[in-house]
Amino acid sequence: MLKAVILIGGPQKGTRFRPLSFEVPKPLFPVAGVPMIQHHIEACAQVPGMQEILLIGFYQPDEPLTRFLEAAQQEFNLPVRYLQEFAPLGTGGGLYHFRDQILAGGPEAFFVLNADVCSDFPLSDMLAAHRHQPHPFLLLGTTANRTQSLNYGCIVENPQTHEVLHYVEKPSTFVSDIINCGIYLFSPEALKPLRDVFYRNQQDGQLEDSSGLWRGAGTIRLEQDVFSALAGQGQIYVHLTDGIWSQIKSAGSALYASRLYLGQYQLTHPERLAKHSPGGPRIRGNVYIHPTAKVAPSAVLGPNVSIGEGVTVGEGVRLRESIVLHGATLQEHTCVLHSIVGWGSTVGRWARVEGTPNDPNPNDPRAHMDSESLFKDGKLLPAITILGCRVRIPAEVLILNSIVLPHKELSRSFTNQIIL
Ligand SMILES: Nc1nc2c(ncn2[C@@H]2O[C@H](COP(=O)(O)OP(=O)(O)O[C@H]3O[C@H](CO)[C@@H](O)[C@H](O)[C@@H]3O)[C@@H](O)[C@H]2O)c(=O)[nH]1
Repeated sequence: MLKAVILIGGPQKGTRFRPLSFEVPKPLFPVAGVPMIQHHIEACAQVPGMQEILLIGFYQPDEPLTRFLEAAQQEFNLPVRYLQEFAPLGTGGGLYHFRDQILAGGPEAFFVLNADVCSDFPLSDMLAAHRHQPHPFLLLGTTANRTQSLNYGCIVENPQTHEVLHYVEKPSTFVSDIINCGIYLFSPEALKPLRDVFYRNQQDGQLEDSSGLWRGAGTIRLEQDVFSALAGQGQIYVHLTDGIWSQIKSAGSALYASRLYLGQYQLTHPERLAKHSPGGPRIRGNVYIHPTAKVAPSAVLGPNVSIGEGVTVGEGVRLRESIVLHGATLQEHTCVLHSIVGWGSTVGRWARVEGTPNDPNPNDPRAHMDSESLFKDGKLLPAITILGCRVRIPAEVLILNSIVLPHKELSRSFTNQIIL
């Protein structure tokens, strides 16, 4: 019997996701038409023997989260429960705190998944590797280029046995081009080293971490306190993948992840991809349209477009590389490129909403999304355009490389600005 834990963090996390995380917790943000963590749940539910999925985080359980849990339980016919940490306990503290719930029923092993990653989740392959040679910790690893590897946990392996010999979280100089994907398979023994860290923290009292922040004794950093500490002791192994994988830290990376998942749908969910039908809109490449959306037949959509519930797309609209969220309206002949249109927003006719993609370098197979900072030298970097919720864009204007905060009613064009 198997279980899975998804680490969903909490409201203080996901700051790079603003203004979109104001409206919905980041793990529920729709990527390729479904909430970000539904992709995780679907992957877990497909592993034979999966008994229960636990979400661990420090969000107050609100209505969207409760509704999502109920819908997921029904759809996958599996218990999907939320366990709330009393304070942010780090990536390992929640696992230790809720150990009795995780181990209830005696699972053979449990998956641990970071919520903010996009992947094809090769969970069955990881399970097969674990069953072949069980170890307390199995990490999924992929490759990155030398510069970008510094943004991730870096793994030095024994190439013959795949034992993790050395682990450094976000090093300041190059350590290895194998990075931690934030997808793990732990055996029940993995909780023992977490207990040791917990007791050590209790003895030391309040702790200061490398960034000078105080953290409570219940806080456990899986990466530094466990992986770095136990590397080279025959307990941690890495399973390498060359499948799709990306972090989802910002709105720009959500758009990129949406493209990856829409591409995956060709194999996994062809029914979710819109098809060209007589009298329907023109579809180019991979496009998701929610069944309740109204799309005019002369609109041209795609590639990489995702249209949410109740959206209205008018005649002559051109949409590509964009996400349009629940209840938004794109009036006739608008053009929306490389953008996210927030919940209930309206774009006036003949308006153009456009952003600049910052996709990984297509000539470097090991490149990932850059963990973008919004500014450089005090200037807003060109990036995708984001309209927060209930924004109104008038007719015949241009909104380029800008971020518009919720509830703004604009009266003219804007370029390279954050509109507060
Ligand atoms: N429950 C809970 N979850 C948390 C907490 N803090 C973070 N998380 C969740 O844990 C995951 C990792 O979050 P971060 O702490 O922001 O780490 P990171 O910068 O994303 O780096 C991690 O992921 C990379 C892969 O995406 C790894 O390369 C890296 O080594 C590390 O594991 C996210 O899903 C986040 O929601 C917490 O206190 N409690």
